[in-house]
Amino acid sequence: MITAEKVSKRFGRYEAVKDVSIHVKKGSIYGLLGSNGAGKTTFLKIITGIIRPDQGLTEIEGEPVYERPEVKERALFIPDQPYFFQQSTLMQMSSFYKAVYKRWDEKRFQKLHEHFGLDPHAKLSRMSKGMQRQAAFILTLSAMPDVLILDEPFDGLDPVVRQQVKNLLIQDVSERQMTVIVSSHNLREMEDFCDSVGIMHKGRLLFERELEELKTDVCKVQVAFRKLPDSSFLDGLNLLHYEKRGRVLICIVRGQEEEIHRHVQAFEPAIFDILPLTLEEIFTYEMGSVGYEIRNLIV
Ligand SMILES: Nc1ncnc2c1ncn2[C@@H]1O[C@H](COP(=O)(O)OP(=O)(O)OP(=O)(O)O)[C@@H](O)[C@H]1O
Repeated sequence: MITAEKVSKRFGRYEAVKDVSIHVKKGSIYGLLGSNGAGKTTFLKIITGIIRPDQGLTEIEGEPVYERPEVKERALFIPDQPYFFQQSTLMQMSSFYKAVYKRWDEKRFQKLHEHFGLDPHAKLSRMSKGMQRQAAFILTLSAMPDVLILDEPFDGLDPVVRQQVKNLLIQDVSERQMTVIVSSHNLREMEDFCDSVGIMHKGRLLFERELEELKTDVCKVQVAFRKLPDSSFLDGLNLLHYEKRGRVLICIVRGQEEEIHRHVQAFEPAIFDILPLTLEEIFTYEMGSVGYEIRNLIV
């Protein structure tokens, strides 16, 4: 279980994280989504105890993290640019990890670097971006963490390695109840990978929900009428977005399907359909509702 309660962090006068609370169940994968500069990286660094928040509390399995090496040992962070000691090889980094992380699994390390085909004696600095990221995963997963915090983890990995890394993570989540928080802009990927998501914008958490619940809570209503109804039709819906294409109204609506169905049927539509939304659509419409939307840019 990972919790953050009303966490805030300023850099000078700029408030990068404002009053953010999250709750992540043990043995689950939580996707932290959001706009550029939303504060995701800053928040992840607070969760892992790298940065001290100005206000609020964070806990991993009931224990505070900041300046607590015994908790940090069980909670590892892979930043968006993995860090290795200068001139080091994977083998040298593994000696460091072995010394620091008590649960280090040498057999796993051997298996993983052989599987990914990385030369353990080659300098990490001379490896490609994707290979360095693979090295970071090999080291981190061999340390057998209870909690894994990942910032844009799959960037630069080819599709095959990407799937292999995701499978390894899912295996650790299901077999040893590892808890994962992952930030990403790839919503298609997050949709299949996460159990729950939180969306951040301008330092604030807009909401957090289980993905299944989220998908049943917002839907797309496509409806056409012989004669357009009066304003009470739209007023009676909890609208996130609405557009008219010819005679068809497309409404993105928050609410329970049964209620929406009842409301629309009362206006005797000629055609009527309720469709589920993709995570990308949910993200776009939720962000639109706080004024962050796609506008045509002419330069
Ligand atoms: N060390 C720092 N000093 C000053 N400002 C910082 C620092 N770190 C982050 N910021 C600012 O805090 C804000 C949030 O940055 P952060 O990197 O947390 O966002 P993000 O959501 O991870 O963004 P992206 O999706 O673009 O990677 C940005 O405006 C950034 O400029």
